[in-house]
Amino acid sequence: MMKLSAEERAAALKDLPAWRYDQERQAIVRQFQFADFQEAFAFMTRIALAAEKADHHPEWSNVWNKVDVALTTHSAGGLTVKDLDLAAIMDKAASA
Ligand SMILES: C[C@H](O)[C@H](O)[C@H]1CNC2=NC(N)=NC(=O)C2=N1
Repeated sequence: MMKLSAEERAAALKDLPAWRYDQERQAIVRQFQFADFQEAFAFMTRIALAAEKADHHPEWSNVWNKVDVALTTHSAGGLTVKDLDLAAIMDKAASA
């Protein structure tokens, strides 16, 4: 899996406006907020299944109705198209 160039990353983030690039973590990050814990955990459950299927897993944490996510490709040491794909899946699942 090829790490994205800075140009590719900037172009991709235009389609993922809720995400920002964290230089230090070499990851895209976003916070999701839900009505309550049940909604937040239901989201995490759906994404866990999709992540396992794609063999690409988020770094994330949950506090009540909030889920903080960082997406990076450990094997590539930075951002790849797999992170962009998972970000789009997460955006869609959160707004469904
Ligand atoms: C063995 C397995 O395919 C790898 O460890 C996968 C699993 N999930 C992964 N997830 C992420 N985010 N980055 C990886 O490099 C990665 N590698």
